[in-house]
Amino acid sequence: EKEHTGDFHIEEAVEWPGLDLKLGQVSGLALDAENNLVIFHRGDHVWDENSFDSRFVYQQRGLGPIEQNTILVLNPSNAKLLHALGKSLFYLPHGLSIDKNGNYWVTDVALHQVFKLGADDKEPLLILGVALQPGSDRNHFCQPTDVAVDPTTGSIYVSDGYCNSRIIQFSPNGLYVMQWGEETSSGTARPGQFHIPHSLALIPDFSQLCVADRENGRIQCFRLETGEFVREIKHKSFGRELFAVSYVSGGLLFAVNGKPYPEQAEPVQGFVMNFSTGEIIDTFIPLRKSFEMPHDVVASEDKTVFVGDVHARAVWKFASTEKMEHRSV
Ligand SMILES: O=C(N[C@@H](O)C(=O)O)c1ccccc1
Repeated sequence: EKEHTGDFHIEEAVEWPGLDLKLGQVSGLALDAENNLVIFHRGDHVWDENSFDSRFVYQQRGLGPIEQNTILVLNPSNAKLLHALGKSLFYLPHGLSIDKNGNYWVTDVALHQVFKLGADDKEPLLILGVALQPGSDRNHFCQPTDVAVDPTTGSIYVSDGYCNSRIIQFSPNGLYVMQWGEETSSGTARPGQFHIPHSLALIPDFSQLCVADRENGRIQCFRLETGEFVREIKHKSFGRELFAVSYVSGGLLFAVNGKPYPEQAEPVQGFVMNFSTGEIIDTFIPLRKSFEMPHDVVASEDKTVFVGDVHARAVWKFASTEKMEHRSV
């Protein structure tokens, strides 16, 4: 009788054929209501040092929008393409989330906008921000990174962004409600200060919004209703940068960090944490190929995890070995 000590390990599902998909830079991942994997990628566009001027204005408008479908819906077991949408709309895709009604919510850092798309690939249902115009008032974003919708209230939360340091809440129909956050002052980063709020995880069970505070290498969590700081989750093993955070109901928090400077010790890896205690219960890296710039992570209730990498242009699948062990009786 093999004892199951209940220790939790995830490892790459090496039978997942999604590692050789011809993708552009993979910026966002989400799971839809059927647990299909949804990928937001940049097709033939890339974000590099020539993409923006010093005032964060996108420089490659002449390229036109990405002609490929930027939103791909895949079977989570065999990576077969089920649907594709989002062509001729975006310039530099970034964040992706799916609301409880199956709408896709995305951000575009070149357009400085947030889009709500119905699953039918018709006209966008809602657009926030002013195309190609960076800014920091109620109607402008600056390279917005992610969006999350509260399944209970329909409130919309936007992490804004590379060139702002705030979280903005909008009403379900897109009216500005409130914002919180400020730039990290020199020296130690205080609660509520950000240096690239890069990814959002909405935690309905605890009525909290957690933010990957990328360049501060930490996760900060806030009250959904008030934006009040609740706590920080930070570990030495995160290293310098924490890129993405994702929550799966049942209490597990997933994250991916950034590549360290050569001389630094902390490797680029995925983390599984107990949301309540903040403690790390497992870490993971691929068996095939290696993480280069893991940019988003998403997990389903059966502890299947997907990681998308914006430089490797790859999506890995991980599964909990608990499930993979064969029970001997
Ligand atoms: O962080 C960067 N990019 C990634 O996050 C991404 O979303 O591609 C970046 C920074 C400087 C220049 C060019 C790209």
